[in-house]
Amino acid sequence: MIGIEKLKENLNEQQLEAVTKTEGFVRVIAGAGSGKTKALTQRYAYIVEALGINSSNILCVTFTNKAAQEMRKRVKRLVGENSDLSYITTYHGFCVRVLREDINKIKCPKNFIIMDVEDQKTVLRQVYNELGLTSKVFTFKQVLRYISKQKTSQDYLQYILESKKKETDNEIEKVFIRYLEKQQRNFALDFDDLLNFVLYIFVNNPDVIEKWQKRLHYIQVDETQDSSQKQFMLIEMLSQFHKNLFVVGDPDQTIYEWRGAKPEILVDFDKQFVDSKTIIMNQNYRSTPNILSLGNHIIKKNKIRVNKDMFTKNPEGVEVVHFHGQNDYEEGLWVANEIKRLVADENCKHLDFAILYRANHISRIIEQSLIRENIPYSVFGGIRFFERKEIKDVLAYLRLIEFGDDFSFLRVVNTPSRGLGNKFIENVAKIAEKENTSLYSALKENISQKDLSRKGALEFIELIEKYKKVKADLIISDLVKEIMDESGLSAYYRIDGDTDRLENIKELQNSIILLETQDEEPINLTEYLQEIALYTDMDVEDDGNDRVKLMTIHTSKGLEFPYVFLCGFTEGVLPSAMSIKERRAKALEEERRLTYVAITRAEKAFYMTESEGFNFSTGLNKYPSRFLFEISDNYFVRKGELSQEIINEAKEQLKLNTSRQIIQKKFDVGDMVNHLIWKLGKVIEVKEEKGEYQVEFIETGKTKPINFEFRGLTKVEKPTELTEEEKVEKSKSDNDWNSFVENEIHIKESKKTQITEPIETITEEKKDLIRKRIADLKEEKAELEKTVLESSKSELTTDSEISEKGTTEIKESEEKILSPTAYKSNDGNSAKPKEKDKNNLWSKLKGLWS
Ligand SMILES: Nc1ncnc2c1ncn2[C@@H]1O[C@H](COP(=O)(O)OP(=O)(O)OP(=O)(O)O)[C@@H](O)[C@H]1O
Repeated sequence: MIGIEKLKENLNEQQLEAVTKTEGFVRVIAGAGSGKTKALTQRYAYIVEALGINSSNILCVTFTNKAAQEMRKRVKRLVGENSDLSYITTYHGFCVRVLREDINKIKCPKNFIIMDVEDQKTVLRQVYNELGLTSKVFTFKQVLRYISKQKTSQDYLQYILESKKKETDNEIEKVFIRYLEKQQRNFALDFDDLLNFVLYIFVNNPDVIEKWQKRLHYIQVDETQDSSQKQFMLIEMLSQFHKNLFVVGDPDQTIYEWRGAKPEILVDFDKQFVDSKTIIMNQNYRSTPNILSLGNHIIKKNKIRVNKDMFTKNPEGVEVVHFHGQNDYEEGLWVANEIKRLVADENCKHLDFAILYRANHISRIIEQSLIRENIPYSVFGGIRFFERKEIKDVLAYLRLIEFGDDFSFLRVVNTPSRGLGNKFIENVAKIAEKENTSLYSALKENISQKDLSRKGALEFIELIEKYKKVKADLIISDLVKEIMDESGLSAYYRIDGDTDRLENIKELQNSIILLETQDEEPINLTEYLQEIALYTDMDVEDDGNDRVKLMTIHTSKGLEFPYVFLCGFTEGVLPSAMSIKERRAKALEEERRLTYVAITRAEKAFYMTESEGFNFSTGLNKYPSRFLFEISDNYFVRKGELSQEIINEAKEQLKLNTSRQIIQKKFDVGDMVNHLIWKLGKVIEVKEEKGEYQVEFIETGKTKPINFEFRGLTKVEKPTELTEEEKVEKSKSDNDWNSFVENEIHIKESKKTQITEPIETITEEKKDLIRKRIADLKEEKAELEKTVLESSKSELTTDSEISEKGTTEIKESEEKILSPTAYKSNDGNSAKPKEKDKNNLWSKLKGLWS
């Protein structure tokens, strides 16, 4: 326990006000490193110590479990061991507490199960089996997103709580209904349910909400900018009795808008609670002025924000550094050398360093450099690149083909599943022992034996034997691609639609291609595997916890480190091309906030690094992030040579991308449109924010999101009454144009009488007309070719984007981008139109000439 005066010590004026203003509605808008966590913790202790309130009457909501643990630890130091700190928790944690106590109000048992994502996937596996579905129709990720979307409304609760039945023809809806049935049968709640159930109980049981309102005298919310509408609704309900609500946050650090965070809640708090008090904390205690000015400078470019400039009284410190490498190897090496230099010269420890990146796969190049330079590191909140399951699986196939070893055999013989379970492996092992041979040889030599000659085993042997024979004729990157496809590994990873896994595999392929193209000599598979084995070796020197920490920017939220490297500061990575494509201007601001979060983690020094090169997955050259060009030169020093040519190209590329982004909508809801591939459709929704239409296609019956900029979408005007002359003209032109504007459906649906004239025999006059039309069409053809090229190129914006799409599309995209022919022409324009699209297009166009 600590004295009250002690709790007020070392606080600045605003912090002190935040700590001691315990009554009423209070909002603290506090910038990075301004002591939010400190204020929140001390305030909690102050309520306990100075006001004598029992901790079981204080709810303190944090954004993550990690933050809750950290806060409990700090509060414990202030108020002693004996307090009940279980109400320092996350939204979900609090909901579980309510449900344990009150779920019986909705006639559900108290021993309900909480499903995490893996459990959800297990349920989906069962549902897929029952419905005979495959991942070709929907990936798990797509279904999980759909389920979550359905659960934004509470309508679904009646299917769980009242066992209401529902019939539907819609496939994804069928999956959803079965999923709900299984939830009900097992009393299992997913994370969305936790909050929905609590809200439902509160709304329908005034006695229950009243009990909770009276119990929670004080409520504190951390990271309020990342709360969702529903989460805040819960808090608002709870605070209505005692009216002591303290919210703290920084709108500039909102990085979960893509997941439903509503920073407006914090921004408009004073409007919602008119008697509320606002405290602004803008003194930063963490960083040097150089680092802080860079953060201030970059975040100012955001339009949607509360204007506040952070200041610090900390000493000047060193300059911020930007390093530009000629390739990613150089980037990784420079980072490793800089760490070594600082450890030697400045007497730092490895744990003083954090290496941050926007996307997980960026860790590969950094990890390789750290391992080569013998620098201990750990991947915080993640797994080292070469220890990730998907990477180990791919490498195990290669190793089995090359070495035939038992480890690799055991890893892949039933991955993906071939129905070869433990019993089968035991049988193989017995034979291997008896014959003193490897597991693979034992299986191969005895495949005709009754208990071994399974279909899956035969196919597996056939596959490995095939590649043992042809491996010498293939470069490793092709071998990886073919093995992944034929073994079913590609499909296996696509089922879950796990973006990270697919990105990691592509990163591995990319790194192999880079090796191959650098040397222009095929690499020997044995040598490659031996080299890679060095990176997978677990026996790195163990220095206890003195390790460099690698993590994503999202994971770094709320943490601080003396030295921070932001690596992979490349356009398309940060800002993420996928996010921008999905959420446009909003995403760009969120990406800028991510950059701000990364910068403001640093205490003494901040580095931004990126490198040139060609990304074989996206088919595009790598350029520095657009954010780097937003920073004036006086905010950093540059190391490494960044040529004017690269700067110009990067800016040119950016202009091109930006002009694409600001394309305005051309169609409105209700417009009939014709799509290059899916033909006639109706615009049922216009999503301005995302720059896309939702178009329901008549032939396929499916609804697809189509980008504003897609040029293969044309409006089909509603036919008007025509004069006799016009009818003749129209009939001629329709005849020419029939294969493109197939508007029969539209005509059928509207005025069937309009085109009644039979098509006449071709006169000279008509031939002239057709010739003219053909001339027009040639122009159109060139235009369409360009469209297909551009649309397939725009699909290549990022690796991860590909995994966001439907399985078939993913497969096509992967084949396209990873096929040797696609990357051989190393010119940045190597993306080719999909064969299927091309054929469709050609047949349409050819039809017009015949
Ligand atoms: N009044 C103060 N005097 C000295 N140091 C302080 C003071 N307030 C905060 N600090 C220190 O500043 C650093 C940042 O504080 P804290 O982590 O609480 O900030 P934060 O606002 O939660 O940061 P962020 O939102 O960026 O994660 C910590 O090292 C903390 O100990």
